[in-house]
Amino acid sequence: MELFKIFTLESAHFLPRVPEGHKCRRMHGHSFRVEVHVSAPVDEDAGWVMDFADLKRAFQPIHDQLDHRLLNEVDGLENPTSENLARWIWQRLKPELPALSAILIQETCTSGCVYRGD
Ligand SMILES: Nc1nc2c(c(=O)[nH]1)N=C([C@H](O)[C@H](O)COP(=O)(O)OP(=O)(O)OP(=O)(O)O)CN2
Ligand SMILES: [Zn+2]
Repeated sequence: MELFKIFTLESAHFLPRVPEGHKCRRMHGHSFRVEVHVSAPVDEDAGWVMDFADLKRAFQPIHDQLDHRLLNEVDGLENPTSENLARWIWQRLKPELPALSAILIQETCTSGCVYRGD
C-alpha cells in the first residue's frame, strides 16, 4: 500500500545556471507542493501503513529548513531546481523514513517532478 502526505513550502529561489535573460534567473517565489510517499504493507492490527502524524513529524525538520527561505542559501541547494529539491529532500528523509518511496515536487500548477530514488 502506498500512503502519501502533502506539504506546502512558501519559498523563494532563482536558477543560477539558466542562460542570461531566462526568467528563472530572477529571484521569484513559489508555493511548492511536496508529496511524500511511503510504501509498506498495511499493519492489520492498526489498519494502517503508518500514522499520518508520523509522516508529518518526519517532514517537520525539512519544512523548518526550507519554508520562508531563499532556497539558494540552503546548504546543498545552491541550484534549487525541482529535481535537485526532490533529491535533497529524499536524502534527508530516507534515513528517518525507510519506507519512503517517492517525493513529488510541484513548483507551479503545471510543472513538477517525481523522484523515486536512484
Ligand atoms: N526541469 C526544470 N525546468 C524548470 C525548472 C525546474 O526546476 N526544472 N524551474 C523553472 C522555474 O523555477 C519556473 O518558476 C517554473 O517554470 P515554468 O513551468 O516555466 O513556470 P510558468 O508558470 O511560467 O509556466 P507556464 O506554463 O509557461 O505558464 C523553469 N524550468
Ligand atoms: Zn521557480
